[in-house]
Amino acid sequence: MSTVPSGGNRPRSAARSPALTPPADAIAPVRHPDAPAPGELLGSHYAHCFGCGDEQPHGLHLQARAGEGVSITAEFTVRPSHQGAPGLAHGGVLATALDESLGALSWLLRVVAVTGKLETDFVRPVPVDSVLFLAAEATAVSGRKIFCSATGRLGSPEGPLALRADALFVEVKVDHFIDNGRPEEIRAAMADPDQVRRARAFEVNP
Ligand SMILES: CCCCCCCCCC(=O)SCCNC(=O)CCNC(=O)[C@H](O)C(C)(C)COP(=O)(O)OP(=O)(O)OC[C@H]1O[C@@H](n2cnc3c(N)ncnc32)[C@H](O)[C@@H]1OP(=O)(O)O
Repeated sequence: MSTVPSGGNRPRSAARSPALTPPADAIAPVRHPDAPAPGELLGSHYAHCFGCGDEQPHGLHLQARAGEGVSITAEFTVRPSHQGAPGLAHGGVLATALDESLGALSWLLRVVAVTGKLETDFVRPVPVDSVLFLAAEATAVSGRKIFCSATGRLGSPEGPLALRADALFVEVKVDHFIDNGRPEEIRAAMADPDQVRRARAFEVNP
């Protein structure tokens, strides 16, 4: 059963881009045997990540928990520093929260993947100080492509639907970051044995 609650007045599949619809030969996502147990906090994949990093003073500090199957939940409190219009969250910040939640599915699949496409519906305004309850789920896998969806609800996991997203993540090798990142941050990350171990462990996905 899907753990990402549906919402809104129209079927999501009717509106999303064709690239976000899995091909007919896509397979169901498989939860890795070593995935964290349902309810377990997933931690941050990188301490300086804007979405989840503990050491990122400007970040969202999103904390995700493993759900059943290949799903996660996360909570995000909207702060005054996240405003776009007076008293309301900025859409780009909300898209970041969705992106990070979807990215956290990597912990359950144990693959390294980056966002290729992210499509977001902003269904209702999100006031400052509200707590967004995010839920994300991988829905299909086709080769390196991971299809996934997320929702954000206001105030509780059953609260009014505020956000909805469909995304395509693409599996990459750790070299993606080494080849494309800035040398300073790459050097610092490579000097952290935990970071290297985590990334390499994800790369080998039996
Ligand atoms: C350690 C864990 C780290 C987790 C980080 C999580 C942080 C939160 C998530 C993020 O924000 S990640 C940062 C934002 N994303 C990026 O910076 C990615 C930038 N884009 C790229 O690096 C490349 O475009 C990408 C790796 C996504 C794909 O390039 P590749 O050369 O590896 O693959 P290719 O272009 O052949 O695409 C593979 C498949 O995906 C499809 N694809 C890729 N991008 C697409 C797109 N945008 N729309 C539709 N389809 C897309 C592509 O058509 C193809 O489909 P087929 O296999 O069916 O031919």
